[in-house]
Amino acid sequence: MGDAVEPPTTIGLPVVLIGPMGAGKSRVGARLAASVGAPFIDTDARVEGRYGPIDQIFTREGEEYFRIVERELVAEALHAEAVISLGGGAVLHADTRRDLADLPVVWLQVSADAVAARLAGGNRPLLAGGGLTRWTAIQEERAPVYASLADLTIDTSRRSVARIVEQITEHFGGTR
Ligand SMILES: Nc1ncnc2c1ncn2[C@@H]1O[C@H](COP(=O)(O)OP(=O)(O)OP(=O)(O)O)[C@@H](O)[C@H]1O
Ligand SMILES: O=C(O)C1=C[C@@H](O)[C@@H](O)[C@H](O)C1
Ligand SMILES: [Mg+2]
Repeated sequence: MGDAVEPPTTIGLPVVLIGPMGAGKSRVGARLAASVGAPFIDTDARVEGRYGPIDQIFTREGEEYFRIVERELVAEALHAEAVISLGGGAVLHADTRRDLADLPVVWLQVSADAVAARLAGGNRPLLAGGGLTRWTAIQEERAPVYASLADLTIDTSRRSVARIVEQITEHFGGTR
């Protein structure tokens, strides 16, 4: 017998990743996309590509304006056959919640303890001056919304990115 060869895995697309800041949406999304050979869209990156750095949008135009431009990019992204990582607050928009009701959605969770190290050095305007206390308040406020949209929930606190990717692929995918 030769070495066992893993069959390539595939998943139905799109798959959408949601969850709070630092949960791993960007990192897991990129790895998942590479693993199944799908395009990867990070809506924060799309916003920055079109409108510039997110922290500057918050400073200059405010959060309300950011949510409007974010929605525009999210609406575009959700039409793609891709792995799509949404900004942490994208689910605050009612139209986005409506769109997500019909799509496969993964909620990446993370505990406050685990996220502390992950948030270090980041550029997250909503946490400016508030840090982990603010993160916890935002996460608690949004948890019911994330829960209402999720088809699969994964606590990333003590899981490797590779294992999270495997779990998503097992849940939504198959072999070809
Ligand atoms: N499962 C994991 N285990 C350990 N570290 C992780 C894990 N997932 C992500 N990280 C790290 O945590 C940090 C935040 O991850 P990432 O940027 O993917 O989060 P995010 O959900 O996209 O956050 P945001 O909403 O702010 O964009 C990064 O440094 C990333 O490498
Ligand atoms: O949780 C949020 O509201 C945010 C998360 C990030 O992904 C960015 O979209 C932005 O910093 C706002
Ligand atoms: Mg991200």
